[in-house]
Amino acid sequence: MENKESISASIVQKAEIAKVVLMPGDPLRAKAVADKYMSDVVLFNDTRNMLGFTGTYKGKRISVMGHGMGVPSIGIYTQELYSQFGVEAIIRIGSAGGLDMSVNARDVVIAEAASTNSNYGNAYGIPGQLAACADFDMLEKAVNVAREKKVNARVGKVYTSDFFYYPQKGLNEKLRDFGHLCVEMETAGLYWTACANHKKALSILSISDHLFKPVALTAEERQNSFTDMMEIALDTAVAFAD
Ligand SMILES: O=P(O)(O)O[C@H]1O[C@H](CO)[C@@H](O)[C@H]1O
Ligand SMILES: O=c1cc[nH]c(=O)[nH]1
Repeated sequence: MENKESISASIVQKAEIAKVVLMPGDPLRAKAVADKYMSDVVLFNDTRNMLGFTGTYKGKRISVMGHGMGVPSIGIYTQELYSQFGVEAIIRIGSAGGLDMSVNARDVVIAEAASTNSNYGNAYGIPGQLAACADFDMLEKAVNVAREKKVNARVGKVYTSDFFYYPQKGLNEKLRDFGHLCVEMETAGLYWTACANHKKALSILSISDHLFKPVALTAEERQNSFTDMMEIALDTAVAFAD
């Protein structure tokens, strides 16, 4: 793969990046995780305000960094982390809109696979579709952590959309009918990039709204109240950290 680091590096490393990185879309949520859960925190990136921090959690060095919105954005950051900064495992900690009627706001969804309308994975040249799947070891660990914490996390497939505002009617009904638990905008890109780099990835999502139910969380609640998701992700990360 072409290395464009010298002309367009999106991550300028100012401190150590850990082997395991947690990634929310919003860089301020990355700061909130570092502030709330980590000690000995150092800022390793602020290029484009895409804040990245490394700190200590339960005795292990773990990083947390924003990835922006959409597959192209998470594709840039995760490709650089895996291929240029020695990162072995990435856990997306994101928000998602509920589709399945059994899913409610603030529920946790662990994404075992992602369907998508993104064309990004076709660039890898696999005839047909490259499957966008979670790393099984990380998935199993996260499920066990959720059970230990008595969090009723749902495990299933999600839909990664290139659109937040999809311009045609009927897509959400069809996605729900085909068993997708929720919709978000990056998981397929993360899983493809991990696959292409022979690395690990998992996406853990917190339901911020529902496409078929009248619920919505404020931006402040989104940033501060996804405690279950963050703690499942952190305790999963510990198992894969040095
Ligand atoms: O909360 P984050 O992690 O950004 O995730 C969701 O929120 C954004 C849309 O509002 C998209 O990035 C979507 O995937
Ligand atoms: O991508 C997203 C995130 C939250 N809610 C949605 O409907 N879509």
